[in-house]
Amino acid sequence: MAATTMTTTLGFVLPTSLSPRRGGFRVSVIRCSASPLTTSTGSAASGIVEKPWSTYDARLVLEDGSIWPAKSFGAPGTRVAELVFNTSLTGYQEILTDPSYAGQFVLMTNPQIGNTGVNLDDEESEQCFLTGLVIRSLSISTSNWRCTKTLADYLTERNLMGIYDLDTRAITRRLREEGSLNGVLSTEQSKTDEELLHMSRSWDIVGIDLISDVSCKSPYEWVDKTDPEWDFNTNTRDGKPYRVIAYDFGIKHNILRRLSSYGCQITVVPSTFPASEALKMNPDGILFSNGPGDPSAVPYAVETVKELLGKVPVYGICMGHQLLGQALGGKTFKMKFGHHGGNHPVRNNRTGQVEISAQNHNYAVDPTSLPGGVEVTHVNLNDGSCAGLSFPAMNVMSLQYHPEASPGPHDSDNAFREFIELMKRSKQSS
Ligand SMILES: NC(=O)CC[C@H](N)C(=O)O
Repeated sequence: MAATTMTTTLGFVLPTSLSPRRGGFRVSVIRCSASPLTTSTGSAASGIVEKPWSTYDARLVLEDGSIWPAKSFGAPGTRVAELVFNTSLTGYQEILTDPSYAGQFVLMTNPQIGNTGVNLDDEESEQCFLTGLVIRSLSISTSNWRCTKTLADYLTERNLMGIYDLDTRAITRRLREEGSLNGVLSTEQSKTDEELLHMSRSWDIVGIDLISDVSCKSPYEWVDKTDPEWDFNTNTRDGKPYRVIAYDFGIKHNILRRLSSYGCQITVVPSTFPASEALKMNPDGILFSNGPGDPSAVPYAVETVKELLGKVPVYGICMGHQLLGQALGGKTFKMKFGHHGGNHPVRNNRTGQVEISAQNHNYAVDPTSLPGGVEVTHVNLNDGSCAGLSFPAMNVMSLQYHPEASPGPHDSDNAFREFIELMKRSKQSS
């Protein structure tokens, strides 16, 4: 592989009268630029040569006043969102189609993205709900036996913004220091830096119900299993079908595929589906899915969860876990920059085992706010935050992270078996 060199220069400084939304200090608008990647061999055959003729035609403006010139490879326009960084090395298509990213720009720390293009099998939902993709370098050569189109064509067709050739490493360090930042991504040259900065500071993801936009509109049955060729854990199924209702707060398809592979008959229902209607369907268990945004912005969902507690075994994943935490009487809070990546170590407190997990969340349950009897079953070993709960008296289990992770890791897949066992025990005792 050709050696690459990159230099970062801090350019000119524009004074501004605007103050940052938080922190109470004043900052200047700082134009940050990364020089284009240059390669020592410069051969197109190496697959990593930047297009030297591309010009900087986009800007990412962050609420802290920094401005990052970039090159656009998706849809044109101007959009505002919260910027988060994701440290996964693979799975960019699953990230693009994970509805939990609604309202966010995702910056990939892996410096080269797009190498395997996109394919029809790796979608986590039928749409891309995130607001934009931010990457260091776009692979100009796409190679994979399943690839049906390039990442750039995919983003453009889906009217999704994507930018590259900015210093993603410097931005990630900034996010780690400042916490998640709101920003505006724009290809519109007519808009001034100050206008975009003002836009980024006038918007906030906190308190917005993002679930209504991503949830299904009416109930449907789900039958697809994980493709047997890809299934990695087939020896723990007992073959009995369990009827599961899955509340769609922005559900990832792989949660449904894993439930189906474990023998569940699944009805997916919208986020506003009444608890009384769900109970009339006489399910063996209920799943509360992942979903975007602030769990405190959807009190109707917490009420639904409360109405179902104790009546049927329930399993919460990510947003579902946070809603369960609130329904049990606990509180959730916003983390500094959250967890977004494929290698988060989690300790299972019951077994002492460490699982490597995929995570994607900005909020967490405060374990000190939970009532007696609720057990913290899993802990994130990077920061000690609550990663799983159980309340045996009400047949409740939940995880803050993603046991269904695809492309992986698969260490936590057994959580689906535990849900089956919870339903089985509850059925036997009734
Ligand atoms: N993946 C999810 O369900 C995310 C949950 C919630 N939106 C958060 O950011 O914490």
